[in-house]
This record gives sequence, C-alpha cells and structure tokens, in this order.
Amino acid sequence: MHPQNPDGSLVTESNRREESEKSTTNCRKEKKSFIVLLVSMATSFADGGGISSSNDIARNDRTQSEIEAPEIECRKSESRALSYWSAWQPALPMVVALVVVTISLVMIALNAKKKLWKSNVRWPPGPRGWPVLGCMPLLGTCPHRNLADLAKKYGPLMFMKLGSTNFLIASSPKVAEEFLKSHDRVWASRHEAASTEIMFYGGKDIGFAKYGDAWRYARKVFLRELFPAKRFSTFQVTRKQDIIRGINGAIERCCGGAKGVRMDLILGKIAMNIVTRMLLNEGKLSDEANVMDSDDFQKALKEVITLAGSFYPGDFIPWWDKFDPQGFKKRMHAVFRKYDTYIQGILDDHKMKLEAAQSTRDDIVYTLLTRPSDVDGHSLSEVDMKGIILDVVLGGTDTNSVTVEWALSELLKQPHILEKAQAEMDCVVGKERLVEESDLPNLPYLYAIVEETFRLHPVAPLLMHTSMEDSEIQGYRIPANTRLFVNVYAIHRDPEVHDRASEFYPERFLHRKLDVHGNDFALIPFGSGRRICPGLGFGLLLVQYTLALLIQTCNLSLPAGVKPQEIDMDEKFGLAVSRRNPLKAVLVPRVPKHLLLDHVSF
Ligand code: HEM
Repeated sequence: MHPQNPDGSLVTESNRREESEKSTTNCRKEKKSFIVLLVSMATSFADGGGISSSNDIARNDRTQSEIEAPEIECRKSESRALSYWSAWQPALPMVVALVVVTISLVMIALNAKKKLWKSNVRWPPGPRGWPVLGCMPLLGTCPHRNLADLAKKYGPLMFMKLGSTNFLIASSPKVAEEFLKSHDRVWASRHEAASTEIMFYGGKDIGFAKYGDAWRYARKVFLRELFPAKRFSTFQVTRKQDIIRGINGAIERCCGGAKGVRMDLILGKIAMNIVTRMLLNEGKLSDEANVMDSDDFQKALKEVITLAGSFYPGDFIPWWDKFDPQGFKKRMHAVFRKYDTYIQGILDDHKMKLEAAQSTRDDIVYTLLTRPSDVDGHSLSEVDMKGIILDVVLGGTDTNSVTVEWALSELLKQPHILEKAQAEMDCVVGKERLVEESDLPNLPYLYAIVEETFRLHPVAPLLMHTSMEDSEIQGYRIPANTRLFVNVYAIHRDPEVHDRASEFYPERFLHRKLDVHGNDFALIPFGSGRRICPGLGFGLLLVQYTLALLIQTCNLSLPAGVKPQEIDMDEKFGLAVSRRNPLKAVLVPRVPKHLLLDHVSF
C-alpha cells in the first residue's frame, strides 16, 4: 500500500520534499513570530502597557475602531520591538561578557579575602611538637592534668598540634565562656574521630553526633519525651528501693567484719539498676534487664568507656588507621559488635512483649518504639534508637557511680566533713524515716559536698568540640575545623578562680553561690551552651540522693589498718574519669534495722 495525498493522488518523493520544506518554513515562521511576540510583550510592558486578553475585550461594548485599536497598537509595538532588538543585538555579547567578568571579579575578590584571612590566621602560644606526632607525647595518661600544667606556662588559651590536627585548649572561665557562650554555635560540633565512627553508631547518637538537624532532632526527643520531669516522679519509689537494696547488699557483704567492700561495684550496680528500670520499666528485674546486668554486658560497656576515653592516634594521624599497630580498631569493632547484639536483643524483646501484652508502658524503650512520626515527617530510625539507648546507659551509669565514689573518698579522707553532713541529716530528717528526694532542697551542706565533688573530680574533665566556621577568639583568627578542649579540670582547680583550690572544702559553696547549670563558668561539670549535658537534672538528682541515703543509713569507715591520709586520689582517664584504685569501705547500719529490711538486698 502506497501512502496517498488528501486529494487521493499517490505521495511521490518530490511531494514529500515539498511537504517537509513547507513544514520547516512554517516552523521557522512560528518560531520567529513567537520571539517577536515575546519581545513585543517585553517592550509593551516596558512602555507601561500590557497585553490585554480576549476576555477583557469581550467584557466591553466596543465599536469597530475600538476593536481595531489594540491590534494596530500591537503591530506598532511589534515593529518597535524589532527595532529595539536589531539595535541591541550587536551589544548582547558585550553585555554577557560584562556580566561574566563582574561575577568572576567578585568571586576572585571573595577568594582573595578568604585567603588573606587564612594567611592572617594567628595561633595562640603553645608547646612545639615532634614531627608527625605533634604534641601527643606530652598528653601522657592523664591529659587533663598535663594540659593544666602546660597552661600555667602558655596561658589560658593555648595551641598545640596533635598529629596533624590543630587543637586549642581553653583553661580559664573567661576563655571557656568565649567559646561556649559568645561563639556557642560555631563551636557546637563534635570531633570527627575514627573511634566514634566505629563505636557510636557511626557518630549518630547524641553525644558523638555532629551538630546539625539529626542531632537537634534526637536531642529534642531525648529532652522532651524521654526525660521530662514526669518520668523522674514515676520512678521515685523504685529508685529508692534500688539504692537501699544496694546498701543492704554492701552491709551484708561487710557482715560486721573490717575488710570492707569495693564501692565501685556496689555503686555501679545501683546506677545500672536505676537506669535499667527507666529504660525497661521492670518491677522485678527480668530477663531483658538481666541482659544489661550480665557480666558480659558490663564488661563490654567498661571496654567502651576505656576505649572511648583513650587517645587513639588514628584520630589525629590519618595514615595510622591503616596500620593500627596497637590493634585498637580491632578491639573497637569487637566491642561494638558485642554490645550492639545486646541492644538489638533488648529492642526485639521489648517489641515482642509489647505485641503480646498490647498494653502501654511508660519506660524509655517503649516511648522510643511507639512514638509516631512528627508532623513534618521526622522520625527515629532503629539505629537512632540504639544510639539513644547507649547514651542513656553510658550517661546515666558511670557518671553517677564514679562521682559518688569520689565523694565518699573525700568524706573518708576528712571524717569531720562526713560527721557534719550526718549531723545535718539527723537534724533535718532524723533516723525514724528514710530521707526522701523531696528532702534534698533542705540539705544545703549535702549539696555543697556534691558541688565540691563536681569541682575537684569532674567526670568529664575535657569538653571536646570542633569549630564549624572561621571565628575570632581573644583576637586570634581561628579557621574552621579546629578542635577544642575546654579543660574543666584546670578551671575548677585554678587558684585565681577558687580559694584553697586543691582542697576539698564544701563550705566554700555555703558562702559563694555557684550553679552547675552552665551559667557560672567557674563551675561547669556538665558543660555549658548548646552541648550541655541533657541528663543534668537526672544526674544531679541521682548523685545527691544516692549520697544522701548512704550518709543517713550507714556509718562509713575505712578497712582496718587503712588511715585516711593513705587514700590515694589517683585517676584513670576514660569516658568518665574514675579512681585508679577502687575505694574500699566498711558499712555499718546507723538507722533502725526495719527501715533497711523493708527492701530486700540484691
Ligand atoms: C554526674 C552526672 C553527669 C555528669 C557530670 C555529666 C557530664 C556531661 C558532660 C560534661 C557532657 C559534655 C558536655 C559538652 O560537651 O559540652 C555530657 C554530655 C552528655 N550527657 Fe551527661 N553527665 C551526667 C549525667 C548524665 C545522664 C544521667 C545522662 C542521661 C541519662 C547523660 C547524657 C548525656 C548525653 C546524651 C550527652 C551528650 C550531649 C550532646 O552531645 O549533645 N549525662 N554530660
């Protein structure tokens, strides 16, 4: 079958060519008229006119001349447009070239300004480092102490290179305030480090997250939904039971002898049980909770705390990672796999129980698993949830038990302070009932002891931040991506900031009110600014209440033959800086037995 023309004749090759030429010419004509129309629209707008739509015209009663007028006008503006166009056409390349040159000049100027700024970067004074390692050998096993000593020589704002990374160290309240308050947003990010990538869900959990939307969202959930004031009161009764059970256990283990018990184990167990209950809401600690209580899980956590607190050279020297001579990365991977399996187990168990019981609970894991997405579509992934669970376990256990252990060490070293605290307790609460959380505001001397412990023994003596932008601090130009240590230890022990700075002297806080909420830079055990500890309220309460119950219910003393002055205060650096040698104490009840016997020991 041959194709036919509309008049029935056969389509020949010349027909086809004619047709295609016609359509090309039509197309060109259409294009031209379209361009002319566009230009005429532009010029008529430029002339202050506009194009009237056919509807506008129909709306009016029009005479023939009125109808023709816009058409004539339109033709006129068309020809005007063509004449503008032909006048401007030769100048167009010039205009384009001018725009390109202007943009390039602006960019060159901006770049030059940046380069000039960078070439004017001036670092504060600091020690000179070794090739490759930089100042890493100067940090030693207690970096906060060694950095505090170096600050005495180089000043409160010090610079040093660790490996190939630039570090600033802030060691006075004024300098710390400039970073954490005046330039709070610039310095709100965390160090990007190989160790955190491996062990903290790719740096996705709150504590190790980079500053940004994901961190903001997780932190909002943490503060508003997981740790609202209501949750504190829900677990008040079980919290008290957990502490008394722990104390009972210690008394039983001492069983009237004079050998003493290891307080780190007793306090660690108390803290872990309190946190477990908040996470899992178990009246009686169940299989799920036993997972967290198991020796393996505890060991895995201890390993995380030790590794995270160690200085891993791969975080500062890029090529170190490839060789890993100490086998750090291997250990990190191994411990991550271990606790991730536990945390996954906890989530899975909880999901199964929820499905079976079809009931609502008010523990943290339940809240995480059942919270709906936000209206803007934001929600938490399973990895986010695991990161948050780890944050609660790490943040809520060691920080608390380590601080209470330091407080007891100081009280046993200076028994007259312990006696004074017990006298206050007897006067305010007596011995006929146990101290309640509601009594805490009426125990100012106890609070002064807690503040003084935070001052001398901050569990996180180095706050670690990174700058996200260039900034100017104390007149020094500091480029983005500089790392910062705020040396809380140095600030808390600075004799220019605190009288009798190296002495444990709680009375100072009876006369001089300082708060630990990040407003007084002379005392910042929880940090300050955007990254301040979100568990501050809970942590402060746990430390105060655990210490209050211990002081009220027990006579505490040192094992036979150990003198107060023999208690060492050596530290072990880690995620929470603890005693190097665990404290041993003898616990004997000092309240009627029935008050303690209401709570079975664990
Ligand atoms: C004695 C108790 C505690 C002390 C002394 C303490 C101290 C700190 C410090 C110094 C920081 C770092 C702040 C900074 O980088 O500027 C921090 C961060 C953090 N703490 Fe605590 N903490 C305590 C208890 C808790 C508790 C009970 C929890 C949770 C239940 C918790 C969860 C966290 C989290 C998630 C972060 C990371 C925050 C972020 O990076 O945005 N802490 N804590």
